[in-house]
Amino acid sequence: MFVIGLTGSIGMGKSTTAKMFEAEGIPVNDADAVVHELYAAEAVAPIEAAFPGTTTEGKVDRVKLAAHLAAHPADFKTLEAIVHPLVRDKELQFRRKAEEEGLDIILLDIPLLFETGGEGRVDVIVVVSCAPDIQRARVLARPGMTVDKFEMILSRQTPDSEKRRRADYIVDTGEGLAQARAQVRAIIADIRANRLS
Ligand SMILES: CC(C)(COP(=O)(O)OP(=O)(O)OC[C@H]1O[C@@H](n2cnc3c(N)ncnc32)[C@H](O)[C@@H]1O)[C@@H](O)C(=O)NCCC(=O)NCCS
Ligand SMILES: Nc1ncnc2c1ncn2[C@@H]1O[C@H](COP(=O)(O)OP(=O)(O)OP(=O)(O)O)[C@@H](O)[C@H]1O
Repeated sequence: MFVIGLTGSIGMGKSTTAKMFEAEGIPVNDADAVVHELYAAEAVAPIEAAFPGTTTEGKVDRVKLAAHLAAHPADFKTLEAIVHPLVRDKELQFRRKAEEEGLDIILLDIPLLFETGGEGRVDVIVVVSCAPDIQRARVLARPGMTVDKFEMILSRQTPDSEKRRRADYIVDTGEGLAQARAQVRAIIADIRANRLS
């Protein structure tokens, strides 16, 4: 089974690009979506224990958690130590199921692929990218986003320039959806022609 790793910094268009791969018939495991599920399930109890008051009605309140992290950035490490092993378990389950089903290609959407040494878990790396001014405008347009929160998250991510350098393929999302879709199709065609044994 051939494993594509998809990554990209905040607001680069990772989720949108992952959906394009999915539309081409490639099953996707989205780590950010897994975190959302975990925040209404297994992650609730350990997060409440570590950061009291950040969960309500059996769910992690992401606004409260983000506010706590803005005030105590060092706590990111504690949070990541709780969340990342759970995310990894779900990824393993996804891979196992895909193997059992005999799938030939899957895609893992891993926002922190480089930051967590994920290169060894994938066969090729696709980096989703665009110009920094487009990225910033997209992120700051989101409800609840602030310049501080954007910069806090950005500072925890490998810079885009380094991601691009380490990529096997790059999808540029600065030229619109149709252009990005064409790039996705070209990547899949190249993988099928040159990398699948
Ligand atoms: C900080 C939190 C509360 C902010 O929640 P919010 O709903 O506002 O943002 P969301 O989760 O959609 O993330 C926005 C962007 O930040 C990135 N990001 C999230 N956490 C981190 C992190 N620890 N380090 C670097 N980037 C991160 C995401 O990949 C995404 O690109 C939330 O992201 C969180 O709980 N993060 C810890 C879990 C984690 O590390 N997730 C990342 C990949 S598994
Ligand atoms: N190819 C594209 N052309 C135009 N706009 C795009 C393209 N790809 C993504 N966008 C837009 O950019 C914004 C961010 O996209 P998306 O949510 O996919 O990013 P992301 O990298 O997954 O974000 P995050 O990592 O912060 O969750 C969205 O408003 C989306 O519509």
